Formats: sequence, structure tokens, C-alpha cells
Amino acid sequence: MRGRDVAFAALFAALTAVGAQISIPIGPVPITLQVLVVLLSGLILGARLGFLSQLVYVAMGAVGLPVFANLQGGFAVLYGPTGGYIVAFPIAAFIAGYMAEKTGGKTGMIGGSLVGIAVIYLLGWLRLGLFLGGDFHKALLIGVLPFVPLDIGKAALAALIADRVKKATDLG
Ligand SMILES: O=C(O)CCCC[C@@H]1SC[C@@H]2NC(=O)N[C@@H]21
Repeated sequence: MRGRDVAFAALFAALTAVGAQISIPIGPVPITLQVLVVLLSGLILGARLGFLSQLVYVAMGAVGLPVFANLQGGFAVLYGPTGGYIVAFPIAAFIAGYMAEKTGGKTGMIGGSLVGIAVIYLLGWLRLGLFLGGDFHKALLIGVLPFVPLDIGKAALAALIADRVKKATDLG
């Protein structure tokens, strides 16, 4: 791994921390810009490096840095209501990057992003449901459905931004 790769992974980990603070509280699960940055990390850096950048992000939060939403940090957050989403971020970045690499073009980017988001929802929903004492119906109502329209918009925006960044740089 080159020094440039490490720098990019660190940059996207930091950007995810910023995205976490751009949030709207609507309940136990806030609307945040993390998903946008997670997708961008996979689409721009590729599956492997995108995964690594999100692993760094999760690790920074786990050791106590206030990088999660509402400036939260610490291992306890990963066991809290939003822990499932956070744990899914590296997987989602990998999937978005992998599918974009395999399929190519903006269609591949949007497809990969949507599958990545689905994985975030799946792990987020499971953890939230368990946190709510097994009420997976409520978890769906407060932890998945309200986010779908905006997150589809984030997927489209991520594909647009990644496409432009790749054309304007040598990252493509
Ligand atoms: O506590 C955290 O730092 C994680 C917050 C997770 C928010 C989830 S990610 C998927 C969905 N889309 C959003 O905008 N918010 C939720």
C-alpha cells in the first residue's frame, strides 16, 4: 500500500466524521450525511481502499473519538441503537466500489450504491430491532422507511460526484 492510499483512506475517514455531524435528529436514528461519504469512499477509492477508509472510521469511533453522529464515540455506541448502521459502513463501501468496478459507468455506481445502502439498512434494522427488545416492525418504521427517499438521493448524488471526480483526476 502506498502513502497516497493511506492518505486517501484517512481523508475519507475524516470526511465521514464530518458527515456524521451534518445531521437532523428525527428519533433514535438521525438523518446524516455519513451514507453519502461512505458511498463516495467506495466509488472514488475503490472497493478495497473504500473498505479500509470506513474501517479506520469505525475504529476511530470505537476507541472513543467523537466521530459518530452527535459527536458520540466509544465502543458503547456500536452496541447502541445505531451500531448496526456503523458496522455496515465498511461493507457498504466495499460493495459500492466493487459493483461500480465490475459494472462500470454511472449505472454501476448507482446500482452498487443502492445495494450498499440495503446492507446498511439490513444490519441497522437488525441491531435496532434487537435494541427495541425484538420489535422489528417498529425498527423498520423508525430505522429504515423514513430514510429511503433521501438515501436514494444520496446514492444518485454520490454517483454524480464520483463520476466527476474520477474524470477530473487520475483516480479513475
Ligand atoms: O450514530 C451514528 O453515527 C450512525 C447514524 C446512522 C444513521 C443511519 S445510516 C442510514 C440512514 N440514513 C440516514 O441518513 N440515517 C440513517
